[in-house]
Amino acid sequence: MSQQVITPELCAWISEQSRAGHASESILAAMLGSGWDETIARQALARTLGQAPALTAPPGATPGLPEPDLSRFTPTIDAGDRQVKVVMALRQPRVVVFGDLLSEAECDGIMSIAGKRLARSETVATGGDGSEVNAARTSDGMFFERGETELIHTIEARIAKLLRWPLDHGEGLQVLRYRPGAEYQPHYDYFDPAHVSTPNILKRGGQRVGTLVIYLNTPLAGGSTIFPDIGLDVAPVKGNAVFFSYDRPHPATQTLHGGSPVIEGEKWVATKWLRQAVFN
Ligand SMILES: O=C(O)CCC(=O)C(=O)O
Ligand SMILES: [Fe+2]
Repeated sequence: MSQQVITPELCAWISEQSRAGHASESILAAMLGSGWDETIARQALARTLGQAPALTAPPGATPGLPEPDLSRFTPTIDAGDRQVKVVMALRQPRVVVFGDLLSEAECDGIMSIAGKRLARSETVATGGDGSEVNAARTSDGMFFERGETELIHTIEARIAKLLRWPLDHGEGLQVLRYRPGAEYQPHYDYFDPAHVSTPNILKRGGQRVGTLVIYLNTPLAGGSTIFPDIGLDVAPVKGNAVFFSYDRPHPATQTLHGGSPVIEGEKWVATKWLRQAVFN
């Protein structure tokens, strides 16, 4: 089959459809119906409309978003085996800072196992499938399998209860270690709908809809988690965590965030990403 290319004519047609009031999902459906490759079609849509088609639900998707129960704004939330403190909550975008999610011993336990397996962090490759080392992320990282050890399972079950999101919708915990000068430049955690590798990634559990970054230690200076769109800095404090959710893979969610450079000491975090459906 001949290579499909995004022509100015195609972009003009997409703009016209959009102006006529068709939602990007139905423009996408029309393109697929006339033989466009889905990856190319999504790229053309993202490029033309500057926005992603709304989140589509994969088979078995859980409706809604992960969300702690803040209905009574109690000072702590019962996360099953632990009372987790609520430090602050922002509604739009949804950002919640938790205190004491993990005990000091749990943080130390994760760091000691992860420390033996750290390697320079990779992100999704910009050129194609796979991952690559990225200058925007100068930390070292590793992934745990879900339920890999009893400690990991205990923490995952606690997170599932706290955020009211099925345990099997979570990716394996990722641990990152930042040394002085290391940072993670601002980014979105959802998979870019315009990226070639995204359709493949989404086959396993759909999009990411929430992130929980857990601080495993307290750096001496620097290393806050920053949200540039809303001017928020979250202090990394051992055992605390920051949670945020996003209902669309789109910058309008205002969930741009990053790890600011560590100035003194090290910074260790464990990140749990939550998907729409079962992640296996
Ligand atoms: O280190 C941080 O504060 C942020 C980490 C992060 O953005 C991620 O793991 O996706
Ligand atoms: Fe992130």
